[in-house]
Amino acid sequence: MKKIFVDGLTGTTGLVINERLSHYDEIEILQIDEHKKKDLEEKKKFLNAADIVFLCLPDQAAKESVALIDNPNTKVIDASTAHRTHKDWAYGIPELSEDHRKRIMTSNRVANPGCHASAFALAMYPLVKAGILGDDYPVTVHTLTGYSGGGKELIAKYEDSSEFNPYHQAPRHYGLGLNHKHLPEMKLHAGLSEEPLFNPIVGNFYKGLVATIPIKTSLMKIKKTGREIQQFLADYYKKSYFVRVNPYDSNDNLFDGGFDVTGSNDTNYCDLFVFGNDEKGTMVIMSRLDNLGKGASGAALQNMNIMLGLDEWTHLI
Ligand SMILES: NC(=O)C1=CN([C@@H]2O[C@H](COP(=O)(O)OP(=O)(O)OC[C@H]3O[C@@H](n4cnc5c(N)ncnc54)[C@H](OP(=O)(O)O)[C@@H]3O)[C@@H](O)[C@H]2O)C=CC1
Ligand SMILES: CC(=O)N[C@@H](CCC(=O)OP(=O)(O)O)C(=O)O
Repeated sequence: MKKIFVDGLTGTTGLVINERLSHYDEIEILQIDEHKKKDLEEKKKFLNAADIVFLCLPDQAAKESVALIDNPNTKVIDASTAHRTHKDWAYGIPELSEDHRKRIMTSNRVANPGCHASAFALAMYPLVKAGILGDDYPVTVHTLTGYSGGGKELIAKYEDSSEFNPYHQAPRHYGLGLNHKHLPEMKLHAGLSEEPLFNPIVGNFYKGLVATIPIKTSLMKIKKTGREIQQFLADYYKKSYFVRVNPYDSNDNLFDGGFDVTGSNDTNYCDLFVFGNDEKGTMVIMSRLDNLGKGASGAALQNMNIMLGLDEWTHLI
């Protein structure tokens, strides 16, 4: 029986992880008294008694919790941004390569990736690694995301039912200082030499995220059409259970419904799409996931499954 402690259990990410953990027979969940959850002495006991700790906390609190761990057998999966570019931490996207998967399997410190960054890296990493896109490709990425990505504070703003709630009027751009906290991990884990230009937009829906990356054939190092890129990605991910590469030219007609950003919700899949115009040599890669699924809690549980030697899809399908 493995002992699991979720630090930040009552937050947005923690609650989803806790609900999913209730389906496992082979684990025991250690419960800290809600009133003592920020008491470091009390917390230290739970952190060191656990085989696996999930940190579902703000960055500073996550660092504080890691510093309290002195049990060499305690493995940590950190959902925060704090350790995602730290060289001693494995980056928790096993599908990127066999090396990524092995590192997660053997490491006792795993940084769970950000939701925007997961969608971005799954689209970009194979293309940069294969040299199709140079590491200096001038990358732009737009994301459209549900408001749960902003945690309890943003959820409260969106779910405030005052008569006039500006958040309900139209989607909102943010991160306009071009310094979003995911930029360092996007650059590092996509294998780029520079950060992408990143333009996130949040809409009035709870969850679901899509990253859209426009690409021009003429700027590629190895020139490929949209159709060839789709085929390349389909081959790259053919053995990955949770990355699905959809057929080229899937229906994108707005009057037939258009593209549904929520289409991967309540799953642990990342769905990749390539739309394009081969005559013009232009394409967009779209990478869609549930920001609380493959973008957070689902990914954290997938990493736990790998770290415990279980099938990675255990209780995720
Ligand atoms: N929401 C999402 O889609 C995603 C979030 N993440 C990351 O996961 C982490 C948690 O985010 P999220 O769940 O959205 O945040 P929330 O704000 O919803 O929840 C954070 C929780 O942590 C608790 N908390 C804060 N400080 C401490 C502390 N020192 N000790 C114990 N508990 C504490 C809070 O309790 P209280 O409210 O009582 O202070 C709250 O319950 C963040 O680092 C975020 O970046 C990652 C991927 C996706
Ligand atoms: C809508 C919204 O605010 N989203 C968050 C990202 C949430 C996420 O998944 O990333 P972290 O794990 O890094 O928090 C943002 O853009 O900062």
